[in-house]
Amino acid sequence: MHTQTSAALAAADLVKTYKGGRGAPPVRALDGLSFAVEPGTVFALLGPNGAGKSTTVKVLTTLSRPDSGSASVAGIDVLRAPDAVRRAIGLVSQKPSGDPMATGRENLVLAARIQGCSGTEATARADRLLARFALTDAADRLVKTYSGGMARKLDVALGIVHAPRVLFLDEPTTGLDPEARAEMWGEIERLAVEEDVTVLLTTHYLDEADRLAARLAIVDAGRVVVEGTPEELKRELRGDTVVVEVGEDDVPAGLAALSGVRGLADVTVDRATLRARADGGAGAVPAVLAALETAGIGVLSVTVARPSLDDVYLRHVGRAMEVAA
Ligand SMILES: Nc1ncnc2c1ncn2[C@@H]1O[C@H](COP(=O)(O)OP(=O)(O)OP(=O)(O)O)[C@@H](O)[C@H]1O
Repeated sequence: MHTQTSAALAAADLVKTYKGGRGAPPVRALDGLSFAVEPGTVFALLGPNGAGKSTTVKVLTTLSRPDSGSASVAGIDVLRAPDAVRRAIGLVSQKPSGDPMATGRENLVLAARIQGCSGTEATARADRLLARFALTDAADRLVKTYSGGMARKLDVALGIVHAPRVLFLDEPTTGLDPEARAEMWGEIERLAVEEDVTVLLTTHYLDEADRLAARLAIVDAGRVVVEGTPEELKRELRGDTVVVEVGEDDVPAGLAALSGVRGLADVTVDRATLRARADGGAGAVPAVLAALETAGIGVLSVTVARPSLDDVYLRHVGRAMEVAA
């Protein structure tokens, strides 16, 4: 497979093995990973811990070299022209990038100066970004006094101070409260829609990928196991999803009972929640309730819904997404 230069981001057959250390076997973090992202869109990489998402971001941002395969960013080959790639991208990593002992404005002005802006231009850019992320009122406060949501917005502002064409966001909303997450989602959407920035997002939140990503790839064991638009991936799962909540002690018996119900498929467990796909949708509920009653299991709730990205994830990864604290 060749790297597609028309895509804003492309990875082709990336392989990366880390040394195990202390006699441990080597770890194949990337095992033939490929995907491509259209310009001006948000693309999400989802996957369990250790799937290879951060390693992919490291390769695409020139922080790590693959053993084999190729990759390009903004049409530039990552291995042949890493300096040009670095100028074209912004990276917002999981760790805060601002200096906590400086103000938001000072951080932004310094970042713009480092990118080669004059003093006047740096001040103007800092003001624009502070206004854009609703941080103007807090501009002259030390970053260490910022709330989690404000600090994260400043991280993103710092990541786009040089107007990159491609922005990498590594778990941008982990640890934020629902209001701050919603605000951050709005900012990310605007970057792609209004400013034509291509965004590669890694996330542990399926609702985040569903809401923001034009396309997404689920990564497991260093490979893309499935890729598509959230709608396509959900549509591929036939039928509806029946979700049954039972007491935790009843889970094994509940699983056995549901596995015997005709018309149900892919019965899975996530803590005290049993999920199954049902071709007949709500029509399956009486048979589900009867099977559980026969097995002597008390049902706390039953819902029937169209498949969600959780169902897509369960189907392809075989276990529920672990949400980081
Ligand atoms: N520097 C390193 N040395 C050795 N092994 C590493 C190194 N970095 C990552 N790995 C291993 O490579 C695999 C992929 O890790 P990676 O960080 O890319 O996964 P991830 O999908 O980003 O996980 P998470 O969601 O936990 O951030 C894991 O098994 C990890 O332990």
